[in-house]
Amino acid sequence: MNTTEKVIFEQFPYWEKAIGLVSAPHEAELTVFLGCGTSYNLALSLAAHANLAGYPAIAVPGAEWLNRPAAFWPRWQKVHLVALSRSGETTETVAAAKASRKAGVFVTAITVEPESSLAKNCDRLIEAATHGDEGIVMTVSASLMLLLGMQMVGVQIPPSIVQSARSLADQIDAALPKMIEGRSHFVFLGSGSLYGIALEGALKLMEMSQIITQGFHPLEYRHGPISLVDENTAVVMLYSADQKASEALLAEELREKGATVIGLGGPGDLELTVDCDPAIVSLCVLPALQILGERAAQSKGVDTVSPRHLTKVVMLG
Ligand SMILES: N[C@@H]1[C@@H](O)[C@H](O)[C@@H](COP(=O)(O)O)O[C@@H]1O
Repeated sequence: MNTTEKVIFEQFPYWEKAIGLVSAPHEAELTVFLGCGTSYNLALSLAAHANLAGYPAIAVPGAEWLNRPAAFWPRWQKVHLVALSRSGETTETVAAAKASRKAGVFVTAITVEPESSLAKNCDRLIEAATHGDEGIVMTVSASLMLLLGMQMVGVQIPPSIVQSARSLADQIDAALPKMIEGRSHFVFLGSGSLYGIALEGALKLMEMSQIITQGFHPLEYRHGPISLVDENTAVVMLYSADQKASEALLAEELREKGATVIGLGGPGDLELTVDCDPAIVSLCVLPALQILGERAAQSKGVDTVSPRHLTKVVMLG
């Protein structure tokens, strides 16, 4: 078992410690979740969770908020900024947090690194505590930052999610690599709070395996991207409880075009039950997507401990 794989399977005790660590959201007319890479994908999911919980929210990539916040919110100085960053050192994220604070914005940092530049440039720190040796690809830290962000906006996470997420990861693992054998194009589809998670599944698998991936909203996929689907395609459908019928129809259409469909929470060539409240599926499926990325990499003989062209932190200048 390599480090990445070990970290994925050994993440659950850290979840247990983080469940119940709730910090109240800061009062503001808008909450802006910000991050880069995986942290931006988490921001997208968290913004959906926040809106559903009654806190108006958007997600913005670090560089965009740094360079043109007014393009996202005219009264940007009045927002609550939640900056997500495992390392707390990503250039755009740190610079955006600093610039926002200078303009009077209240900044919450969610990070693994309490001594990082981001942690030193925030008004409130929410620490995602893991063992320090995760490697380049972000797995346990991503799960923890999502968990803590969801709790911050009032989503209740019961301890039983640990068993559900672990069992889902084990089930998908048992079905692999047969489900993905010979597939060289992976598509991840999800809506609502699962949209950011679909993008994260796509990013994770791409980072880990150097396979071409796409992440889309399910019905958006029909408007052009579907032209790429053939027998080389594997689709991961992240079903939303309230959209299952239309998503199942799409899954069937993609199967007819040659794709293998892995259904998390609904039909497919592989159909796995996601055993948790629909409000917390985003967190529950994350380890399963991480192990899928690892197995896809292994099927190509790619080592995820040192992925090509990637570094743990991207710093400019
Ligand atoms: N290769 C890493 C990504 O895996 C990560 O998602 C991103 C953001 O990192 P951080 O969360 O530390 O800001 O940085 C790099 O690009």
